[in-house]
Amino acid sequence: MFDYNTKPYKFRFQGEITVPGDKSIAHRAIALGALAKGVTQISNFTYADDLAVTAKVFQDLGAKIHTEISNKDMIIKGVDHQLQTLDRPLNVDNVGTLESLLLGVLASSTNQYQVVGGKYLSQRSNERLLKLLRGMGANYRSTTKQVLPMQVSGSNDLQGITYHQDISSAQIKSSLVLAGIYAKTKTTIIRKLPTRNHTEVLANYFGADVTIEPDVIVVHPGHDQLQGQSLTIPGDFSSAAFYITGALLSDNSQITLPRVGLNSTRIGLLNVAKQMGANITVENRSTKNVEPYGDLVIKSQKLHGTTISAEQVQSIIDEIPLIALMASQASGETVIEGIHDVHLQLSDRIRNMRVELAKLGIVMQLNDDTIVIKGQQEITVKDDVDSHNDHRIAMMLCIASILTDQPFKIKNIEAIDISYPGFIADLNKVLLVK
Ligand SMILES: O=C(O)C1=C[C@@H](OP(=O)(O)O)[C@@H](O)[C@H](O)C1
Ligand SMILES: C=C(OP(=O)(O)O)C(=O)O
Repeated sequence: MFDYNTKPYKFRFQGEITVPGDKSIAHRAIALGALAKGVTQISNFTYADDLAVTAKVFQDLGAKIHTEISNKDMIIKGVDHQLQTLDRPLNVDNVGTLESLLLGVLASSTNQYQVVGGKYLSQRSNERLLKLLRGMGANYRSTTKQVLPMQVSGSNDLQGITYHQDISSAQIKSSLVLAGIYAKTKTTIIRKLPTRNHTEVLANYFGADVTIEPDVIVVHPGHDQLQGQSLTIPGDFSSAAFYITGALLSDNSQITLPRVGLNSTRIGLLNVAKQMGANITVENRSTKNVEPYGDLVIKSQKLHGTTISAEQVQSIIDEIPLIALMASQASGETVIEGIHDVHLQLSDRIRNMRVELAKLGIVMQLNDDTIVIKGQQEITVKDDVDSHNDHRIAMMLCIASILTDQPFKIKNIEAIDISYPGFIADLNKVLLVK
């Protein structure tokens, strides 16, 4: 709906930006806080669009939620697993993580719910996840494609399952963990490749008993009395990634990003940047309220192409558009392997970033399972670009605009608010015209 006109200058980065709190952790903190008994206090909470949707859904389920937007605080009075009934649908909009978490949460409630969603989620099949949750004893009624809208009625006699992951999805794993907490027997998830582990880590913090080993997760029964907690959410690495990429690629840049989450399952872009020859400094490492964080200092550097293995893909899952941009400016060729193993929404993202980058003269080869990107591609604006309502594509295009003095329009820029309201204002604080 809104267009953004980029500037006819190249920029470099200088200064310091504190990125918003992690969206992925915040979804889980709301869900666990809502299910728990007592009060949960979340600090450094960012009131991004996706998180507003999650807060509304858990309010509809009976949690009392108060947000102090200016202080970035959220206070939740949980329902102690007594979810409220509702005479209207629960609406997850297009928030994929929420949809998965919610289907797991509702598995253990005997109430009847209708879950509806937006255009993307009315197309994203939940076949794999629902097969597993049905195997635990919950009921889901939907079309044969297993998409939203959906009727859900859970069970108070859920049984654990053993799931050998056929797809590496943090969302599916998280949904099973949230169902498994309330099951009568243990739930075992045998890992394919590592995925973000925020749900299991935070579930333990709230009082669940989840064994987390490199290759297997076990959710033990009998620890379903979750208790409200206080936690501070670290900065979102996926938001920091825009500044990291921009500063690496624009000459004479230096930027500091304080208190960014450094959970090893999330920081694949740092490892890829290192493989490409970058040297990124991490200072003041700490772990407060479970998740590790630290200050990142990034200076512009010459990068070279690399091969990113299928094992790495989950740790860069939301950063693929930025890595494609980075690869296009490095020397030599970059190959990203294992992209077959991603959700529909993310395959749309890969297709869309390819279409939009081509309008800036950056091309790539998209094969069934790999992306191949040649380096040293000059940005040449051929057309205006579009976010496709994808926040990560919108922000990646803003970073691309800094590397060229040819202006263009980014259509549907408001998608940025999904994870990072205020991104453009923050970005402008650390840009200097070259
Ligand atoms: O669990 C999460 O918070 C997320 C998991 C990933 O999706 P998949 O589980 O589909 O890989 C990721 O792409 C998404 O942005 C957030
Ligand atoms: C795809 C994303 O999130 P979700 O799956 O929750 O919509 C994202 O944040 O990039």
